Amino acid sequence: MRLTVIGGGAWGTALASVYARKGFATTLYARDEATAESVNEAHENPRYLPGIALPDALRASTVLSISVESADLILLVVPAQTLRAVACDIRPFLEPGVPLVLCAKGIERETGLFASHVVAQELPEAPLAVLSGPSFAQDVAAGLPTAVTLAAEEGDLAEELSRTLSADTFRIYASTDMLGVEAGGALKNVLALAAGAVSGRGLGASALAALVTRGLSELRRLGEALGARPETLTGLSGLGDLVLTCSSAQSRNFAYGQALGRGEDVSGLKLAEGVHSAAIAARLAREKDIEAPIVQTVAAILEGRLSVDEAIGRLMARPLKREED
Ligand SMILES: NC(=O)C1=CN([C@@H]2O[C@H](COP(=O)(O)OP(=O)(O)OC[C@H]3O[C@@H](n4cnc5c(N)ncnc54)[C@H](O)[C@@H]3O)[C@@H](O)[C@H]2O)C=CC1
Ligand SMILES: O=C(CO)COP(=O)(O)O
Repeated sequence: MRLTVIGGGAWGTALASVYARKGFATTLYARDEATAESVNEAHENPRYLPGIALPDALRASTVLSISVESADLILLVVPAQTLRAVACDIRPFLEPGVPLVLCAKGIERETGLFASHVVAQELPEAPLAVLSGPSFAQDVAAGLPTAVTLAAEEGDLAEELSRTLSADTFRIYASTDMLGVEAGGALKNVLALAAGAVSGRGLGASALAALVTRGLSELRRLGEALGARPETLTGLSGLGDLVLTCSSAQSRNFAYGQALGRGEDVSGLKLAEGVHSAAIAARLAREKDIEAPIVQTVAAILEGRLSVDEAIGRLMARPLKREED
């Protein structure tokens, strides 16, 4: 198996190291020379995965054409807002029938589309799958046990890729609910910003538990309205990832929310996909007439329309209602 990972950041490097360890001929395509050189010579990626020793067998390249042409299977691991551009970049080099596994968690701002729809527009012939679930890059790269979901429209492809991409400490469950898997991954990032803000503002563990639980209600309502299956939203890529990212400052979204809650400067923080997805998630909820007060509140805070304290006041003052609504 010749596998190429496009994207030399934290998640791309972690996944590439799993497959180099599994014995696949793995190429990590990184845009910058410094990352590629460091992976090839020092077997580390100090900018994105500090302190993790990468397998000697992992090779990095800055040549997109060769990285794509030589692959039997490609993982696209770049931020959601750059996915369309990357899909266009690889188009001239992609061999027919080579599956693409999409690993970004977000919604394209301009279109409101999830990753699989964005890439299908640019590469309509390519077999597509999405991979998502509770999995911090540091944990996966360190070989800690992790379980995630891989979805493809065709059940056979989902099962075949899940078998191929599972490893000793990286267990993959197959699904055919692509949209459900993508919706969970994108929405949990927005909710993790809110959870981080609750933590950063010092509101206590009870408030955090309430936020996560009501956040799950929103994730289910909005996810189902978008076409996701309910069981997917309470699976690894929905509830599972919500629990992970709402409970640890290892999550960049949670850490970003904490900074907001503490009133700290957020410029210069690491990639927090929820920041880019919040406004479009809020718009999708309004368009579908779905009540999503936490998502709407996060969007308002990020746009500077609401302070964290005002947001808490408003959420607590909402009319009382039945829990199942
Ligand atoms: N870090 C994690 O623990 C996990 C991240 N993800 C998702 O994976 C996606 C990527 O996240 P990370 O790798 O953590 O982000 P990162 O910020 O660590 O790295 C992003 C990488 O993408 C590269 N990149 C950006 N634009 C590019 C382009 N046009 N062409 C080629 N490369 C480009 C950057 O150079 C960088 O190496 C996000 O959507 C994230 O939500 C999913 C699961 C776990
Ligand atoms: O998606 C993730 C874990 O499943 C990573 O979360 P962050 O992007 O918030 O770090």
